[in-house]
Amino acid sequence: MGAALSLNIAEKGFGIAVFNRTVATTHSFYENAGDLAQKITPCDTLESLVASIRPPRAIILMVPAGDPVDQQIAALRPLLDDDDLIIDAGNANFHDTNRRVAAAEDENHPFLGIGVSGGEEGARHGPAIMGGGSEASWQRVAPILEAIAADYEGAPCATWLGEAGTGHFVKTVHNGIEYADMQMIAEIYGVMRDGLAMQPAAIAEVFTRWNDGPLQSYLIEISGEVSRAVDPETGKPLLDVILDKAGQKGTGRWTAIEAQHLGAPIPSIEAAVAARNISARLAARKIGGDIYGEPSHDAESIDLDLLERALIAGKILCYAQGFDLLKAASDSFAWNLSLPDVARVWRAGCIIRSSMLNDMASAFTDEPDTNLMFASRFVSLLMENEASLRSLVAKAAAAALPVPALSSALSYFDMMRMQRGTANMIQAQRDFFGLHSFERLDREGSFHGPWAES
Ligand SMILES: NC(=O)C1=CN([C@@H]2O[C@H](COP(=O)(O)OP(=O)(O)OC[C@H]3O[C@@H](n4cnc5c(N)ncnc54)[C@H](OP(=O)(O)O)[C@@H]3O)[C@@H](O)[C@H]2O)C=CC1
Ligand SMILES: O=C(CO)[C@H](O)[C@H](O)COP(=O)(O)O
Repeated sequence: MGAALSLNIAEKGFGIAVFNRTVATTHSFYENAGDLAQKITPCDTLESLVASIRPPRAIILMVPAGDPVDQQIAALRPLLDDDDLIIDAGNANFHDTNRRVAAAEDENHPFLGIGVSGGEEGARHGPAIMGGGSEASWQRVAPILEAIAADYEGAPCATWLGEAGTGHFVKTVHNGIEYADMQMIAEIYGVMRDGLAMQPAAIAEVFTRWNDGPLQSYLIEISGEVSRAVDPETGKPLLDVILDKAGQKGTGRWTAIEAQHLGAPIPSIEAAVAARNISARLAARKIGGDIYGEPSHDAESIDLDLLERALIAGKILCYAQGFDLLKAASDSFAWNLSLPDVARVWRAGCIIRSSMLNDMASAFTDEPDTNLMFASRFVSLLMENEASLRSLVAKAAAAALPVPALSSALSYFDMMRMQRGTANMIQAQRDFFGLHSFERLDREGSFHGPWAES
């Protein structure tokens, strides 16, 4: 990511000095930079890196989150002038960024935490950049960040979103949504593969066709490409030789943890994290398969139109949850986060970019802070497609095809429009065993059931 971002910066005409702790990596990077090498100064030490940059400096860290960031800050700070700016552009936990910004500001040093999305290709040719820290520090580097960012119809996808860890929080939630979006696509793939006995090449055609419709997105596009790919070693479809065990570096889990702290319901994102965790339980899944056997997955009554519609509804509900979490965080931390700005910055460059995000930006502009499932632009889309989601979840359950993210999206939808829910039972139980009290429908106050008197 650091190499790709550096080439992007050089290509936009800015001079850049680069350092990597493995010196050979710096050298081979420079040797392979082609014409862009003219703009690049390779440095073997942090001291020479600092000496190569004209003050006031701006230095971007692109290393794994956690200790490596603190180690790099500790190594760099003594070499820098007071107003030199350090920018952490990795996927930091926003609590760490809050701490680092506070520590830097205590010593009158500027520090920014920015979320960068788009993978290596995005970093090289135009990522989405979610800025956090002081706005004055952002303005110092905004011309560079805007120049290297993706462009959506002339607007750069690089925006300052708020103080301290706001940018990294937004990037974390971006990744949480990414997990759920990917999981829903994987569930639909599973229905096509196991329920409809479709081969990867046929599945590829479906994703590619859907990419011309309401589901148009980078993730649907690459799902078509990976479904079409062939393993050069065996000649088999590549998907058929990949182990079904998902990796994860932590941002999905952080999203779920922060949502729990904030009391924000994001069941589809949580289901996606849980699904990755279950995927990693290979030995346990083997035991489960041995004991309970492989069920029949007959799902012939599911057609491709139903799948597309179900995915449209699931996607809207997953984004509704992610944006609702952002609003909860903004309210709780007094960030004054602009949801239209977040939707706009995600329209291009990032992994979750999609045509729907432009509509989401408009929806939040028209109806600020609403839940997306209540935004008039999305109400009609949900009404058109909700029945398909319901039908798919029911048919998938009957065919023993797990669709945890899609089914939790459906439950979210049903619960969010249920005017008489079932938590009265929870309240009665809580009062019964712990005298926690309950409120009544017919009058104000705090009450106990008759068991309290015995
Ligand atoms: N890959 C992706 O698609 C994306 C990644 N990110 C984030 O960007 C950051 C970098 O990711 P990525 O480029 O994929 O990771 P890589 O593992 O490819 O690169 C990590 C870099 O950090 C250096 N590094 C590792 N540990 C230390 C340390 N303790 N001190 C100093 N340098 C260290 C490595 O140096 P060396 O070469 O010597 O090992 C290497 O240059 C992460 O925070 C990641 O979450 C963000 C968006 C997308
Ligand atoms: O930030 C990213 C994309 O937006 C990185 O690719 C990140 O590594 C994805 O998360 P994970 O590795 O947990 O799947």
